[in-house]
Amino acid sequence: MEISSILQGGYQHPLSRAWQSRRQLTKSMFMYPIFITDDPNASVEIPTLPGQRRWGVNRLEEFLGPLVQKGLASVILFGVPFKCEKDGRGTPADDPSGPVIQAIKRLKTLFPLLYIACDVCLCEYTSHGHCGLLHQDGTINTEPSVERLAEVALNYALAGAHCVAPSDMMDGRVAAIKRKLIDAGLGNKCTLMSYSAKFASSLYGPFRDAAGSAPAFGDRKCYQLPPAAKGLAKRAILRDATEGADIIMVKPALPYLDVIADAAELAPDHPIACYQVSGEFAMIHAGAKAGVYELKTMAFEAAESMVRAGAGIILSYFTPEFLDWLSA
Ligand SMILES: NCC(=O)CCC(=O)O
Ligand SMILES: [Zn+2]
Ligand SMILES: [Zn+2]
Repeated sequence: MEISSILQGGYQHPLSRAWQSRRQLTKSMFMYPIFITDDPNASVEIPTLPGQRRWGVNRLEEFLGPLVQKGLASVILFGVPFKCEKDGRGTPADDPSGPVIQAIKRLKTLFPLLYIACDVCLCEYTSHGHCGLLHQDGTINTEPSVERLAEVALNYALAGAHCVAPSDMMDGRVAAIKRKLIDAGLGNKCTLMSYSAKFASSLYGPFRDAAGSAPAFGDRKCYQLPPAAKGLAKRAILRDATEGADIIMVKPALPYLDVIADAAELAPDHPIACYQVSGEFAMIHAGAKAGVYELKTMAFEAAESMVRAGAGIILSYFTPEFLDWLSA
């Protein structure tokens, strides 16, 4: 047979290998999820999430200062309250003296250039641990849930968050949040990143440990997507884009690369984000520990696959490592 091309000519040299990627990983693609607790002096290890801690606001400078020095561009905040009184509507979520609002304000002063996103959900703050308000029978009561989520998002934006990211998966919350931001004059000051395709995954376990957000009864299968639901995911992506989402997110990432690719195709003019969730992170660590692969090589392979699928933003607990790896 006549040889018409030698593909291997394109990957003999490291540089010719680098040129094969359509987009290269950069530091600014990484958004670091951080856990803020209500003891202002806390720095407490999270056993299920290697290297991650719950931090108090007074410790944010020592925690993030060195990372900002290395090029950390953005963080997403999760509040982990222990001292507060949780109730049916998640009142502590936007308590002005609570950890998230305090952290936004502190970070804005400490690191004026750092992009601050806030996860918007109620599960860390409700007595029942669900992401919305419930009917008597324990099912989600959508309308007041959406209203409450929009109120929380607005209060984060008023405190100075650059981005609010609803992860609750209630129908209609993107439109409601966008409306609230616009009515308050913050439409051009705060980005709305929607967890558009958030699947009911087995990979959130370590996060629920870290954030104390496991539901007291039942599960979240009625408002998160079934893992095999490609059609629902596409509809949710289109719906959120239409409702005014500025960034579309897919979560988890690695088992849902096809959905990332769908999002890039359905919303070609939106930045696409993906969340490499706690279980993915823990799995990569566990595999490396068991000698299945080398940690750094696998972390690169996973992140590059996400970018290849179409993501431009990766929420990852590996962010601090990538700031080093991408400097070398
Ligand atoms: N809204 C955040 C989650 O539900 C979980 C993320 C993770 O497992 O890292
Ligand atoms: Zn939630
Ligand atoms: Zn969540």
